[in-house]
Amino acid sequence: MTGTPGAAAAGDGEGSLRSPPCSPSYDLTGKVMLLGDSGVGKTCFLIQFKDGAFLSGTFIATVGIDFRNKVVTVDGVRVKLQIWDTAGQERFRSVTHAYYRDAQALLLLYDITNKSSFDNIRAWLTEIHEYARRDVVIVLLGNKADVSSERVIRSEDGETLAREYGVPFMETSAKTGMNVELAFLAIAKELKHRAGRQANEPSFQIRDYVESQKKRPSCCSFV
Ligand SMILES: Nc1nc2c(ncn2[C@@H]2O[C@H](COP(=O)(O)OP(=O)(O)OP(=O)(O)O)[C@@H](O)[C@H]2O)c(=O)[nH]1
Repeated sequence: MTGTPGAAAAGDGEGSLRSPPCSPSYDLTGKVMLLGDSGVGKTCFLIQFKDGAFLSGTFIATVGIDFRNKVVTVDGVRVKLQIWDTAGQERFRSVTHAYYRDAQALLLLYDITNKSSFDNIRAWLTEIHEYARRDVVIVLLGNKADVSSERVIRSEDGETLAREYGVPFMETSAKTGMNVELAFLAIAKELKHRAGRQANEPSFQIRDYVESQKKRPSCCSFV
């Protein structure tokens, strides 16, 4: 990962943290991939972040891979996130493997109402360790936290798994927007921090940041 906030650099290197020469609309760029089983809500999560909308109704599975850009400002630095929405279905796995290497950050989702999507997180992490960069930022997300009546995975189980792998964790809802922006802001802050710390700037710990900022679902403690 290279580049300094605000520094002009030749070209808009894919996934690099650099500014293009003639387009000062952002200071850094970073690639973020959404991963997780089919149906956990990756596409809805991205649409909620990008457009502030929730697509309810018929579920249309992603085919292959799709992407959207969004610029977020963290501590005065504009970070352009290029967000790749991958297909969760097994048959598209070989397509998505090809993109892992370029990603600086991964949002790994399970569905709190679907046990197998949670059980499969370990397999996803194995795959990530095989195909992604060693220093990739990973955030674990338990999505659909709005559906408390169908919850089968306790918040504590997500916390425990995240702690085991040393990654930040939060529950989210692509429907209500709970913690959606925070997930991307945490990544943008981490990428900005990695690109170069300013003098007198305190160090940044993504796990501490997420813990201090995340909202918790109002009723999630049982199961
Ligand atoms: N209640 C609720 N439903 C959600 C939420 N997120 C997604 N859904 C629903 O879950 C279904 C699947 O959502 P998608 O975003 O298409 O799932 P995906 O992970 O992108 O699936 P693939 O493209 O097959 O990998 C849709 O019917 C959504 O409306 C959420 O946070 N809360």
